[in-house]
Amino acid sequence: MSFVQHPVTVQAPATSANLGPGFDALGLALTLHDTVTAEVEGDGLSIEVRGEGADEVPRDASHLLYRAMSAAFDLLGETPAGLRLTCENVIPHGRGLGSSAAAISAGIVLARALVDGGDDRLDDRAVLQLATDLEGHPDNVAAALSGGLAIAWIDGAAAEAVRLDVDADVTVFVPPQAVATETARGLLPAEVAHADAAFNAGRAALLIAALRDEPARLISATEDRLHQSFRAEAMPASYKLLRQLRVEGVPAVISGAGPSVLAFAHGITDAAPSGWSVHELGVAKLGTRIVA
Ligand SMILES: Nc1ncnc2c1ncn2[C@@H]1O[C@H](COP(=O)(O)OP(=O)(O)OP(=O)(O)O)[C@@H](O)[C@H]1O
Ligand SMILES: N[C@@H](CCO)C(=O)O
Repeated sequence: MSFVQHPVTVQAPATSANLGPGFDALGLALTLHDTVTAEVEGDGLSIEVRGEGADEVPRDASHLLYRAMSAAFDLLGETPAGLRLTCENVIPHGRGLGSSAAAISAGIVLARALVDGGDDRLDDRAVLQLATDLEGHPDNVAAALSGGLAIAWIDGAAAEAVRLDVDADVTVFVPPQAVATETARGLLPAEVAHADAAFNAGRAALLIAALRDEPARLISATEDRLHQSFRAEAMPASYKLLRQLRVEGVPAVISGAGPSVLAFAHGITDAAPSGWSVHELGVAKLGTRIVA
């Protein structure tokens, strides 16, 4: 038996990917967290879910968190006979706030913590690689694992990321209906104009400077030509709110694959359309971590 014999609890932050121009490259960890407790116990799998997604997510081995744990156990070379999971979900699902990245990150970090000597057998690079392989792109998982602002990229097949410390006031507007990331990715063109790629490269570089030292540049720095307008048809109300906020001078973007809207400001909750929820948040300095 080489598993720890007590429950382990982790917290994983919500994340907002892209931030406008940084498609599949930038992710920001937010102060909204899912909490998961896992314990090696008995035989078989038991999953209890409270909060977001409780009415929808499966309770068997197809549960995303367990799939991430199972993939990590494979890499660690140890799979327990029985596992009990308790999920306290706060991050809304399918809204562009990185719920899947949080589940994947929490699952891998939990599996590593449950295996004796797991930290030595699965280092942080391997954790980022596995999380990226499961998520399909690195931006959300990089930020969910590191906290702060993550710049993520793929080198060959290898997932890479750099973490930067930033501070920002953030408001997220969350519509009642989900849009699956897969659906939103399906709306993107296979090719883009060279001028549009150059436009986004400049804005993404500017965004790093704006977030670190020059908040007055955020309105220019959050412009995008590579994904938001193509996805508008799947989230017209989000796109309308985005345009409205930007006309008023508020740096606003579609969060991740949408349909939530993220604005770099506080004190604007009145802009929320009827039926939407709204959260005033900050940047989560810490990524997915063991809290008990
Ligand atoms: N805590 C969780 N437990 C189990 N399954 C989850 C959990 N979080 C997300 N999922 C699964 O992931 C799906 C949502 O993933 P999806 O990538 O579409 O959106 P998102 O991660 O919320 O947004 P985005 O990737 O744009 O930030 C859910 O419908 C559910 O199947
Ligand atoms: N970069 C990703 C984030 C969604 O998880 C996208 O926009 O499709």
